[in-house]
Amino acid sequence: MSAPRTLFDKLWDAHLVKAPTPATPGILYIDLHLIHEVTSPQAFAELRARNLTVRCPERTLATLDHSTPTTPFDDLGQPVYASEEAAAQVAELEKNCAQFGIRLNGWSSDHRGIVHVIGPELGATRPGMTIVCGDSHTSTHGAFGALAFGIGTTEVGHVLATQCLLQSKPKTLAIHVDGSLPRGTSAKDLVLHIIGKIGVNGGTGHVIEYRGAAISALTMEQRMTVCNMSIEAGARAGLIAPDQVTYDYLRGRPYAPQGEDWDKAVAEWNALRSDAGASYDREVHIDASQVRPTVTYGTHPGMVVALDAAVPAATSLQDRRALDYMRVEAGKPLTGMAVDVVFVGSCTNSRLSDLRDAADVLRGRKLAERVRMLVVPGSLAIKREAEQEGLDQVFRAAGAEWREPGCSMCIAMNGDLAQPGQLVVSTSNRNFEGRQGPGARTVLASPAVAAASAVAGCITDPQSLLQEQAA
Ligand SMILES: CC(C)[C@H](C(=O)O)[C@@H](O)C(=O)O
Ligand code: SF4
Repeated sequence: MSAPRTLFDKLWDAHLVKAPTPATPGILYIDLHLIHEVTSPQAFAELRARNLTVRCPERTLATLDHSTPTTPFDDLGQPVYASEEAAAQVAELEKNCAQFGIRLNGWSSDHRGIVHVIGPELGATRPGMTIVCGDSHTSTHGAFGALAFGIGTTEVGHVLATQCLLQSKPKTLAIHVDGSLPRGTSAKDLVLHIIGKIGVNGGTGHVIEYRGAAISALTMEQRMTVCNMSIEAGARAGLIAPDQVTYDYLRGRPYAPQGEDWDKAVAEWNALRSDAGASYDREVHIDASQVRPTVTYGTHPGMVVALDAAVPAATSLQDRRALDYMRVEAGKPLTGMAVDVVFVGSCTNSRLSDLRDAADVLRGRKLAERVRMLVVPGSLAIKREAEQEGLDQVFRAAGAEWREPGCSMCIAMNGDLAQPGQLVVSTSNRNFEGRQGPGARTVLASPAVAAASAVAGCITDPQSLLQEQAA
């Protein structure tokens, strides 16, 4: 009998065209190559310069997300670009896709949206695949039991030309999340808690497999939130073994197999789990019952604190600098800190359930006077579903802006940015200095905490808002 293998081993072995040697990386076959307008132009330019074609256009899927404005269209129904560069980048991807025969979810598509939202939504992301994209949050797709990771622009060119990628074999890290998440906590709180425990380099060189009862209990949207932020713990990728939750999500989606092919696929996917006795390079145990509503207080996603706990004292020069930048005082909790802007969106938390979580807090309430709130759905499909449920009305009635899909304020694109010194409570994944605008300060949070903070005008636990009302 062959030795027990982890889920990662199975995915790796199944796609290895050539095994790595001590001197050379391995060659991996790539099942799905996602592309967007920011990291693809040079790769296509390289193809043209070398007179190469795209090896598998049918395994390549493009979308517009980073450079597309999320403001309303003009009177002629056209997008209003924030800059000529943004418009040119979009035009370039449109041209490249047309020339090389690649499917593009462009302006006229019903499935336009953030690349890590539309892949799963279309059923293009499926268990057992290798998926790459010139984008670090490609780890999101690992929630389906796919080996998915970000690559650089040069590699985008390699994959376009060959459908293969040079890769050295990463190590494996099992994160067992035992028990169950307490009421009032979310997948975002869980992943912030995990990064707080293992640190921003805790996953470096590893592919994380999230396991355990608390992970099995998550919906697909919640699993995506967790895998999305694997990269913020330094990991190469995040993985969750597929199960009935995965199949229920995928069934009937546009690119999912149909009929007999579906049954065959599910039978194959059922084998995609780590064998009993398989060994990982490292293992970490997390007790889900310890997770509380959690936010970041510093300038990287590992500087996290529970809302009801005090910000820890700085132990390094770097930490002190982060506290100064954030204007945060050690020894006190973050609750009560004044908020200027709230952003609900990004590939971490812009799916329907995230919008519902935010709307549940906002329903019948108004934003605090000085707070600006942007709600940016992850895709056009999500926008439409949310509108069907009347969520847009909840946001608008509260005083929030309801936008077109895109990356938006996650990365301060297209004029969606905060002013110097402003404090943003954001459902995105990165809180680096200036990420949401020069001098802007970012507190990463769940959609519920973000919405509660918008209502209170200061960082707030949604539970305290609800209790206030009950009292
Ligand atoms: C623009 C892109 C290269 C970048 C990434 O790789 O992650 C962006 O999506 C981000 O979130 O910072
Ligand atoms: S939403 Fe943010 S993190 Fe996600 S791909 Fe866009 S810019 Fe990157």
